[in-house]
Amino acid sequence: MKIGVPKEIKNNENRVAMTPAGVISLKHAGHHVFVETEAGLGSGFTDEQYILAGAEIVSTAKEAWQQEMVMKVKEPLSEEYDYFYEGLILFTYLHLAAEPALTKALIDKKVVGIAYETVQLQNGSLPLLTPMSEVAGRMASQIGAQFLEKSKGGKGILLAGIPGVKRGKVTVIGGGVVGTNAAKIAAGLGADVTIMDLNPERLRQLDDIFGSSINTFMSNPLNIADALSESDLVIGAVLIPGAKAPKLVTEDMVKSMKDGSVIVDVAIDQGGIFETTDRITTHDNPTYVKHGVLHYAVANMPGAVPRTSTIGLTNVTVPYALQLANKGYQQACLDNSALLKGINTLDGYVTYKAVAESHQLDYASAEERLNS
Ligand SMILES: NC(=O)C1=CN([C@@H]2O[C@H](COP(=O)(O)OP(=O)(O)OC[C@H]3O[C@@H](n4cnc5c(N)ncnc54)[C@H](O)[C@@H]3O)[C@@H](O)[C@H]2O)C=CC1
Ligand SMILES: CC(=O)C(=O)O
Repeated sequence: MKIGVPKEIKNNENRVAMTPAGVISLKHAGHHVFVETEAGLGSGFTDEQYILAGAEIVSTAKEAWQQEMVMKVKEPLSEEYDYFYEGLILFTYLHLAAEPALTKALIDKKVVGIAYETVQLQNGSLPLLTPMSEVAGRMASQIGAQFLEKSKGGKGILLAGIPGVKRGKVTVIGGGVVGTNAAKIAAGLGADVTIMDLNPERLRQLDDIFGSSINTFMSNPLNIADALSESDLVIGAVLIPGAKAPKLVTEDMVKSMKDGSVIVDVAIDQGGIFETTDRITTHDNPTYVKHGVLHYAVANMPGAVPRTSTIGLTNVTVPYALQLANKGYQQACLDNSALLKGINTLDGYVTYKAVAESHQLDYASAEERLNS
């Protein structure tokens, strides 16, 4: 199969969908990889390294997009929609529940859209989201701590406190991969950490992991409201796979926070869990202030640490790319139920229920379409 790897064009997105090591794996299996020139530079991979690995360097995005399968990191931006063509296999993060225009473009052009974030194993885990959630979770506490500094617009507190001065309070809503990693770093920084989840079993696991170094609470409107009014930093880390994020934090709850407090809404890529995170921010201009509270809502947080993130991402995506390339997407998805769940658009239909529901579009089963 011919596989294209375009350069990412989102603001400050320095990740790339394939490393030279990934190229070697695909070449070994008899495939051809076309990498747009300088696509890897932001992650520290030169064109020469790709050539040595066996890739062909192409000078334009158009040439990278002309291949049978295109691998990317972020969802295509509107200026990339013109590259879509019928039957193209697009393997990348898509976040379609929060992207109506992209959903329409993929359907209109009959693209086979396979979303990293909905590839799901039988135990419910999301293997192609996990490493980036680990990165974003760890970054969330680090970023929150920075924006609490006075010079950054925050209230001027140190999360760790000092002897004789109280510690900062961090509330993490959602105790999955992002939430656990955020809690780990916040607790490591010495903050007073509370984590909330809807799933009691998950709360038990978190209690086993962290012991008395964090507080666990059931996620409900009352507990969220109580925690918000006392928190210095609140991190949004909820996910309902494929669906738009639920707005769990109301505008009134945000108003109850003290001026200079900080919100980091990691779940913004699925629409965000705060009523006040009504826009996506960028690494260039990452925050805005609403009701005196700093809001950070960057949808590609791992793009800020591209070397770590690119290697972490491609460690998990390349084995799936090999299955798609070796067997063709139809057989690969029929043979592997995790990959089948990744298909969000096929033959002009939305094939992921939560996405169809988000946009009131007709749903078609990917399995039925593949077998028809
Ligand atoms: N902004 C960015 O750059 C990045 C964003 N993300 C996003 O972060 C979000 C979280 O991802 P993961 O932690 O990997 O998901 P996950 O599936 O590991 O965890 C989500 C957790 O939310 C919990 N949950 C569901 N409904 C809830 C509710 N009403 N209240 C409290 N908890 C609830 C679930 O029980 C689960 O434990 C996703 O939207 C993901 O796409 C991930 C990486 C980077
Ligand atoms: C998960 C995601 O959207 C990201 O890593 O940018």
